[in-house]
Amino acid sequence: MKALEKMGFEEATPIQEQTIPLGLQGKDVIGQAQTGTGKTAAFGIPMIEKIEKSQRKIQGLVVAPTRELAIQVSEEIHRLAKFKGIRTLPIYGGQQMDRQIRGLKDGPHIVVATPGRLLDHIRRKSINISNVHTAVLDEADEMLNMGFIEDIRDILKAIPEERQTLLFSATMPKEIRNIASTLMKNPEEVKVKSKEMTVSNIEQHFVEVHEKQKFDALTNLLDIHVPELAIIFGRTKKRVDELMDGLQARGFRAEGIHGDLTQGKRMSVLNKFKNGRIEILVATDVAARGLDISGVSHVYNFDVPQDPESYVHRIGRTGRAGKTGVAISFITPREMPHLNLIEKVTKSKMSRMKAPSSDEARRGQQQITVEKLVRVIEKGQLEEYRETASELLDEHDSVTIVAAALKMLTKERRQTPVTLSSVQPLSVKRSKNKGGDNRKNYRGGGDNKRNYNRSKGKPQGRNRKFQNKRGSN
Ligand SMILES: Nc1ncnc2c1ncn2[C@@H]1O[C@H](COP(=O)(O)OP(=O)(O)OP(=O)(O)O)[C@@H](O)[C@H]1O
Ligand SMILES: [Mg+2]
Repeated sequence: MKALEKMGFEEATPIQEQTIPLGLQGKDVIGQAQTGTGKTAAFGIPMIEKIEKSQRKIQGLVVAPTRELAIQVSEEIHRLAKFKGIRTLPIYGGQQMDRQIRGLKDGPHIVVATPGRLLDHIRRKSINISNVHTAVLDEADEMLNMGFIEDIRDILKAIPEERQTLLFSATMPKEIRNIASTLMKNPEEVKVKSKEMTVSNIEQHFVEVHEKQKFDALTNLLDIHVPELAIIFGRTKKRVDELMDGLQARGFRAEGIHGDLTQGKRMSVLNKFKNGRIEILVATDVAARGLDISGVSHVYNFDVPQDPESYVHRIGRTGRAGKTGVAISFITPREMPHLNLIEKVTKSKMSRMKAPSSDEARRGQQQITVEKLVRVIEKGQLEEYRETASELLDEHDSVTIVAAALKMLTKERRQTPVTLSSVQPLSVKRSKNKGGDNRKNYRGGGDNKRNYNRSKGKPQGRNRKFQNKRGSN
């Protein structure tokens, strides 16, 4: 309770309310609830409650699909368990093996791991998970999908059968749910009731735009929206690199993250984004699941996601814990059927948005400056500027002066020409095998420290759940 108070949680979210009691009773649970609704604590709290602190053995194991997510979940559990003296260790690829082995020798109670590296440790016998009584698959549908399923089976074989197994995700396609039940004992299925698969506090739009016009449309939108933090999803690593270069050429503070980067690079990019030193993160689907970064006000699907589940997770990087967010998906005319499929599966509607012209972007941008100026006017306290102002008016007409002030206050728009390599539109057929950042790369390189507002020691407002830093963005 002390930890929860410190974290600024005032009441349980619905998934927490419904699954924590089951978790405490030792039941197997499949928990499905929308993105950003606190699934981590929903499995973390019962797991922590069941740990025998005096036993220096790994008793709880969480498996997550990406390194960044493993680190984040480990940190959240650490915060939840802070006053209990329970030790948590993240284990993931790209980090030195001997460092992890030392960490394991320290006797953690809970390990949060990515599957590949965990299997390495199991095979080398540098980890002992034979005392695990609680196993969690976070992003369970992803973990039980083609790329990971065999690894998961091998991992679960190393854990006693009388374990409790908890599966959580915002999405759970039927075929995956069927696989899931073969790994569990009479699982209770908890699905937080909601009409849509996505959260209602995310405004969802689509822009129909030809491939060649996408980049200009993107920078025009960015100039109008001025996101606090934005994530832009591209289909492939190459695409992400090109987008990053293009955005930088147009004066945006943007960097990219994907599976081909070194662990150190992935870590530093994500940290910069969390600290606000860059305003735009360009990413493959490696950043689509689970990441909880406060301040992400906008998500742009520069390329349409491969499947409806990916859409749900991508846009779920905004609009978390009761905040609002905006998601915009670019769809080329030939990809329109794909949009229909996403809408059908997620049961949500995207409203059509026109790609702004450069002129509209310019005016939109100026409008933002005008709003800033008006706020200063309303605030008053301009006495000490009045004399200089009237002197200025003796020499220039008022419109010229205001125009100059607006120019000074408005970010310069760079129109540097940018051409991206051409790509094929996404075919409409629903393919099981995701292209782009393939699953193997999910394990490739990366490390990160989460940087929460909360960790800076300020629970935001009365109830964090309904706090919205940006107002209505
Ligand atoms: N009861 C609560 N009250 C307020 N904030 C909460 C509560 N529970 C969790 N949170 C916060 O909400 C945010 C989202 O939680 P979390 O990352 O667990 O969501 P999730 O359901 O796992 O989302 P995703 O499907 O994207 O993985 C986190 O910052 C978390 O600390
Ligand atoms: Mg999660």
